[in-house]
Amino acid sequence: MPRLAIAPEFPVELSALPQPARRDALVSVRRFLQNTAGAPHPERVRGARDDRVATLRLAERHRGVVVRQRDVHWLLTVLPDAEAWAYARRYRFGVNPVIGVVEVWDAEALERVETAIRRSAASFPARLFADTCDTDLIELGVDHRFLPLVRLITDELTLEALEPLLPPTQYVPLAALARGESVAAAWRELDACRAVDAAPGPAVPAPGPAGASPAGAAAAPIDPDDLAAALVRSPDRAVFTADPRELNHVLDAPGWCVFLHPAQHRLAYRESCDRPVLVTGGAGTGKTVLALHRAAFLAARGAGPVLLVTFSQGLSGELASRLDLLIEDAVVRKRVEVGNVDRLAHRIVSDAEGHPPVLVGSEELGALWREAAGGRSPAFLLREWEQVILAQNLRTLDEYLSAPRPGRGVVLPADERAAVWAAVEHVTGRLAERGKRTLLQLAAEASILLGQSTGDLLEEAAPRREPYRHIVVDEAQDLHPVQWRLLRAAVPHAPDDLFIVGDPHQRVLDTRVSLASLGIDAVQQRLQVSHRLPGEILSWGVRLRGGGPADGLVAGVQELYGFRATRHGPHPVVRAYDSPEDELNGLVSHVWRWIREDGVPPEEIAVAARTVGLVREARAALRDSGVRVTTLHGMKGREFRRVAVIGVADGVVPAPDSLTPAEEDLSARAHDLQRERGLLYVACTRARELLYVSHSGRASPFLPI
Ligand SMILES: Nc1ncnc2c1ncn2[C@@H]1O[C@H](COP(=O)(O)OP(=O)(O)OP(=O)(O)O)[C@@H](O)[C@H]1O
Repeated sequence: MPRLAIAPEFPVELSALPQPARRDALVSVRRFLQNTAGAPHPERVRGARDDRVATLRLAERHRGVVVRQRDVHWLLTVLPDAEAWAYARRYRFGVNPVIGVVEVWDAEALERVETAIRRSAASFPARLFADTCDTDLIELGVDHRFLPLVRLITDELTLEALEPLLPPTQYVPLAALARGESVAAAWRELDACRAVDAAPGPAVPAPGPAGASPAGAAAAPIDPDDLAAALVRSPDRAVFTADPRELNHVLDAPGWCVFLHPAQHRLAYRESCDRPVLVTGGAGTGKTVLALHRAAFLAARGAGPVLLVTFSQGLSGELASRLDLLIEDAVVRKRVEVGNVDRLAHRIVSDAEGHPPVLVGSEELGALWREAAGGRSPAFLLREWEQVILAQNLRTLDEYLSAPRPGRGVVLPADERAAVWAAVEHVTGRLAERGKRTLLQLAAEASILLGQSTGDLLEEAAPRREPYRHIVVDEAQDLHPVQWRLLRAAVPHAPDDLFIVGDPHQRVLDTRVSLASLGIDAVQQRLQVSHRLPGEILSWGVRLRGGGPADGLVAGVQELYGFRATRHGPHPVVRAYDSPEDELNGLVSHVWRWIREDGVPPEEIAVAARTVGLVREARAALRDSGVRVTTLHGMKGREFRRVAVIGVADGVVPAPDSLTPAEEDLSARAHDLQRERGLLYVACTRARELLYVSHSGRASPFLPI
């Protein structure tokens, strides 16, 4: 029986085939897998650069391309005959000698550019890698057949031009050296391309149905001729399928369910982590996909219930549907509850009190703060309550008098603090009389109900009434300290208790908190490559986000340095209009052009604006179009092919009434500005393909020039 591994391109090419070729090809692949009558035979390709390459006749005038070694067949693609033969001749395949993953070389194109590189080397004496000896290059895994060409490269631009022709594991260390980094730093970049840890360790099951395990693969010495072992170490390039059911899953499920990028795989399928894990990464670096896989892995292990939490009810609905796609086994799926923290708090309090708690509305709460303000700003009092008093769980005036007030710019002397405390007591007292609570109060009560107050956080608590064995958190940057306390209380201190993903640069709420300060001593990891954004949107977005690094989640600040894309696309379009009417007309004509002329499905288009008024107008103007029109907040965690962000004008973004007046608290105002900038950045980084930004009048000060 052949062992069949499928490359990520194969399902995509198969689904693009016209019928009946698609159906026939599927039947042929099944027959091949099961070695039954009528199964296609591998046919050698004359002129192939790699003699392990063959084609399989899968349908009338269509062939699959495979790389064979003994019983292993790696099915790369399916194409019309002539294209399949051309493909088979074009590439050669290898194994990285240092980290043991498969490498695909565009050998034909490399042969073609070699002449140009030689010619340029003859006229320019400089050599990009003159300072690096052969031994170092070989230790960085540079292929010995490629080495002579590397020696001829004169500058960074030539290396960049070679990137699409090289396996990433060859390009990445060379690019690091070219940037002036040390050999050790270049080696670390190569090491980051491993899908499993280098240290010998327990078996790490692979995602997808086959569960082909790279157990010990990383620890074993690398055999550069062992293609099968290399495929097992390359979960982004190949997934083994053992039977037709598994084959169907690989062919039908979306790519992210089956093929994980090395960094995602390493983190999602690590057997066990003694400490909580925090993974940060820029927009589109695959954090949500990672969170889904980790939740699925923990559920499959079956040590106890898993909670997968995210920011909002809407996002948790989407996560739940994606988890349904990822976990096929209904019993395993049932072990994961998907929700948000507010719902968890609501349920815990509801269960304890025997009836659902009553929440206070924002208008009623606003009126209470105005009543209590006594000449102070109600917004200031609310922020002091949420960001200082509730955040630190201060329960008495004495505790408040001696508490630090991080992030608050105005010094409050003792008599002022006493006055603030009196106002807080007034509001909380009135709420208690009316039997009403805010969501944060609910979360605070739920964590107390779970039997753990904040003071215990650093202590090793015996498992008691905590409802979950594992908690996986997505969009972690916007959780409030009170919500973190609830999550901490909902899972016992044990290996694999908390797995957290987030991006401090995408924070849209005022919840600047480091996990360490909450007693969550997390191991930090980073994802660097955006799988959503083309380079043009990414670099524009990074300039927009600008304004310095972001703090929160991790102690200190996080830079966007190292955040990169793997593909190119059009530059973001920024349009200035003379009037709001013109701007709306411009939006309407763009969106209809995308739908009618470019054939983009409306559900793959989103329009976003800062104010509810603008959203309403855009919705009316685009009614019957089927595109999503929402606020900047509503874009969080989502993704579309094309995104239009409108009303990005001075006086609208940042929204003036969401900024603390400078005379009230300068530091709070600076944070408000960063939050508003983050909000625009989030909306602009939802576009996979094209970003359109417009304004009428003067542009928002956040827009890069
Ligand atoms: N292993 C994978 N295979 C295929 N596609 C992937 C993979 N990982 C991520 N993607 C795709 O990349 C895009 C971004 O992934 P994801 O939404 O997980 O990123 P994110 O870091 O959570 O983004 P953000 O923080 O901006 O919300 C999505 O289209 C996702 O399907």
